[in-house]
Amino acid sequence: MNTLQMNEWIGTASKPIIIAGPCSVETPEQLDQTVNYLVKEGIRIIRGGVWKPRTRPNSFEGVGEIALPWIREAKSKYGVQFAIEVASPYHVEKALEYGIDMLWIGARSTVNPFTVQDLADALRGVDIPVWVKNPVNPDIALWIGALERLNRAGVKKLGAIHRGFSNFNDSIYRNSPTWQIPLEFKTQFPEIPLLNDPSHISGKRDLILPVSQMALDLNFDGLIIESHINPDQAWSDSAQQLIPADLGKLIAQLQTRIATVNNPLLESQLEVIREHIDEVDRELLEVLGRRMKLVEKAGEYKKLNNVAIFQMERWKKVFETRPIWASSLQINQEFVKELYKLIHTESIKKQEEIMEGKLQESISRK
Ligand SMILES: O=C(O)C(=O)C[C@]1(C(=O)O)C=C[C@@H](O)C=C1
Repeated sequence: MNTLQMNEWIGTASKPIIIAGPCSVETPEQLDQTVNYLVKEGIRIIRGGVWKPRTRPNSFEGVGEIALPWIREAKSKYGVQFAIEVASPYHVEKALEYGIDMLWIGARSTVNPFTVQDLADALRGVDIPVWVKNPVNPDIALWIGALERLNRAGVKKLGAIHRGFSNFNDSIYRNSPTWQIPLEFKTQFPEIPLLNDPSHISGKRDLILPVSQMALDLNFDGLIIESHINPDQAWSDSAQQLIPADLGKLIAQLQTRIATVNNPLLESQLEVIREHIDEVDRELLEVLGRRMKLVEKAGEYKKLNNVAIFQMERWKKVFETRPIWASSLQINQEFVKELYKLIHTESIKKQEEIMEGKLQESISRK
């Protein structure tokens, strides 16, 4: 993608970039006070929802464009930049009319290529930074596709926001972070600034610090955090907003890490550890290969005796015992469960190939 470097449009290369502000702009007083206190905490880019895409129809859907003059007022009074969400060409038109500095495209818009294309068309020829939140579902291609549509329309000041992925309330998070997706994004597009949105991932105040720290440990470029002068009275997302003073405390607690090792001594120490990791990975794969050979043997036995591939009782036993074995080795049980789900899927695939005779054919051809 043909994009500009972060320092060329954010005005700073120092990380982490922090964008903070209320979930929704509610009243001129709420906005003024929130911005006033956020500025005291060193925040220079404010976020605030004007139009809110809500899941259920009876929720508060944002005050709408009447908030735009209040924002313009706060911008000139406090000298801050302001970011809002846009979900239609009309929102874009209004945001530009009122001198909004940055836009973001929400998760529920990113998911729809028609909406993203409408927004990209509305932004053609306009020089404004645009942040794209990940889609609600864990589909990295949709996320990339949205950025590409904007980039093709000429938007060069582009960034991405990781706000987590919808789940069926079976997680401690409001939206599951599924960190491998933003990491894959960063690997593919290292030049595009990537922010983390710990507020929407957490859904509650006490998780915001650990999620933010995790993002910084994974080398995210910054954070976008919800902050409200009186969260308990907030018109939306009350449980996940912090008062500006608490946001300041949270920022002070965050540990920033250096992206790469540039001290030769540390570099060589890390290199020794990495060589050991290489060795261990080789052993790990050899053991995995041995397991696969045994699974193939079991598959041949099943084929010969016309036995079903999926053996529920055995699988249950494997799935229950391995995490217990793992915990005595100080390995996380949830990780081992996920690992065994993958291993079992691969076993089934291998045995299916054997049943269909593919493996035999390819072996006899050799
Ligand atoms: O025990 C078997 O029947 C196997 O083929 C091995 C294995 C496994 O990978 O552990 C694979 C498939 C079955 O559903 C259960 C277990």
